[in-house]
Amino acid sequence: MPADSTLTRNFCIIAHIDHGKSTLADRFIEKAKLYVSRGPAQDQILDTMDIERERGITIKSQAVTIPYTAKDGKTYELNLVDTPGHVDFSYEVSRAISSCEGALLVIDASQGVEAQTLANLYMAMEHNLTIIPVINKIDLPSADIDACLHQIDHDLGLEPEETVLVSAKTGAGVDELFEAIVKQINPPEGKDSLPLQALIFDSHYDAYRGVIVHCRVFNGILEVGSEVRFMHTDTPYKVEEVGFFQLGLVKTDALHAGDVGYVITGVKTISDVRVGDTITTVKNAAKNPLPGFKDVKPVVFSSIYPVDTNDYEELVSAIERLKLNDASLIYEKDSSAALGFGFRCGFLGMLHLEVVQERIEREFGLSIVFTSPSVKYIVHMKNGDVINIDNPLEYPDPMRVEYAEEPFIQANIITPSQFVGSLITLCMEKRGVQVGMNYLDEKRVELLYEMPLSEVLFEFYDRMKSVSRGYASFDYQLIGYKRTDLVRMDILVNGEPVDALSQLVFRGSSQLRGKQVCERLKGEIPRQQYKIAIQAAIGGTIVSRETINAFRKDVTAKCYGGDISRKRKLLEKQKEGKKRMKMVGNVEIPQSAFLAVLKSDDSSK
Ligand SMILES: Nc1nc2c(ncn2[C@@H]2O[C@H](COP(=O)(O)OP(=O)(O)OP(=O)(O)O)[C@@H](O)[C@H]2O)c(=O)[nH]1
Repeated sequence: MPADSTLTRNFCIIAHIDHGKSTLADRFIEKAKLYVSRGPAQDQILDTMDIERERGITIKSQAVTIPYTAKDGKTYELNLVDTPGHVDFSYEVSRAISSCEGALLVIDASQGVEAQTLANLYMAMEHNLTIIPVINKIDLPSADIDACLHQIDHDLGLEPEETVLVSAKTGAGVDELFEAIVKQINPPEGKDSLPLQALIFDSHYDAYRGVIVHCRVFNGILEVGSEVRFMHTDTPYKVEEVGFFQLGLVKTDALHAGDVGYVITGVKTISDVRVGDTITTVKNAAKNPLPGFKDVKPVVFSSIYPVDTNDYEELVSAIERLKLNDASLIYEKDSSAALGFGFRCGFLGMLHLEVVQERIEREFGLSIVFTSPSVKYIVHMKNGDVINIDNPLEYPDPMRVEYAEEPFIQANIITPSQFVGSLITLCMEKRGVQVGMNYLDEKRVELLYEMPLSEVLFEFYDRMKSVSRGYASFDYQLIGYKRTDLVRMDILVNGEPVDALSQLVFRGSSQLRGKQVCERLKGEIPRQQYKIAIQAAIGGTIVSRETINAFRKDVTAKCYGGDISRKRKLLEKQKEGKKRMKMVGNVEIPQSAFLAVLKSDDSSK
């Protein structure tokens, strides 16, 4: 690594989801000859986790150092930080951004500027980064470079002349982009002689090495053997190893001011490391931590239960293992009359919840049931107490409640103008209040809405995509709590309340929600030997009811007793199907029914 920090460039790539960040990062690494291409169809190098690959999204930020010999003959150290693109992970994006001096703002040539392009741009501007606009996917026949240049000028207020045109797929324009990075982005400032201030922007768990902390040194030197302290958690550690990321960890003696690299200390678990925290030395400590630290709080809560109660111990170990690599997942033990023992978990958003669900099912081979996700409500009691509730089962007796508040967001939707009408209808249906509407140009409109977070969690994104034929894009931020009118809706199956299906809902939507849930459940619960009644109840009042008639499917009837092995196979298959069922009282409820309830507000569409 160059001892001379004038040869260092720290930058990140920011973009709307799917505009090509990861592909571009791969191209960089490949160009830098660190990586020999394994062909265009290969998975991206920076996205390591299976699920990321499958869903094509980047979840964890990862850093990599690329040596690059520029046209001026000097070899620069380009520190690239790969950032996640989804709203659930926006705090990680903000920390990654603040460890850089520059950002490449990637825009898909066929899509143009979208909601997260703007949100990411604002974040980069807040941190005073040099922004290089990059138009990607210029190889596509549908690429409209002129329209993108117009948007860069008009919507983003950036210089169209400074824009670099690339195809991350073919590699076209990538050399020009390297040159632009070297020329336009400033080298890091910072001084080795000042007290140590290193920003933690990520961490991961390695089974052999323990917790590996990703950091950017702003001032001072982070040296092997020194005693350091994490300023917000206020814990001392001894530095065991430091180094750089080069598709692997490359050891060195010390990280200097301006460097991006990793540090290994005696940290046992990821939860002891807070993204955004500052590392300083115990002796000659920095007076102040670096700004911008935020404790990330989960906003969506749901309980997880094993479908087969005998799998509980396995679920315990799965959750503990997941937590090793995911500090934002929080959990505590929970139990349900219907579902047995499980965990109450907190997530950063619905995408985070889905990722956890998939990982448990895929990596640990467990069948699990999630209960209806809920936000955190603040309940003001008549006796003056104020309590936080994220579990519908803990909602107090309505007679004792003065009023409740729920979290609201500001949503920022960018859409071609022909879909404005249907999007406004959708937002109103979701209790949205319009706070702004801007024409970005002749064709595109930005809609700003304040909406309850709970309404956005379930299917809003899918509905938005379907009414705009995939063209609208969306970003949101939490703006605080507002007063609401809540009721608890219980679901009864053959007269027995299924606690895992209870939900807190807005009074005005409760009748409709009750009807939808009952209809959904009717569609999901198979007929059984007796009649099944499904009811939605608010307080003591039944607001909706559906009935499933009795019936038993004899899967072996067709086999005439002839081929015994075929008969056995069919029975085994039926047994497999049953494994994914949950007994509630005397009724078998399939796992899919629990999930279907989450999607309840879409059934009438
Ligand atoms: N034709 C073409 N396709 C590209 C180009 N760059 C990326 N893609 C494709 O666009 C899709 C999205 O690319 P990614 O690199 O995964 O996008 P990303 O922005 O990293 O997405 P997230 O990680 O989900 O935020 C993939 O199918 C890529 O193969 C390009 O220059 N040309």
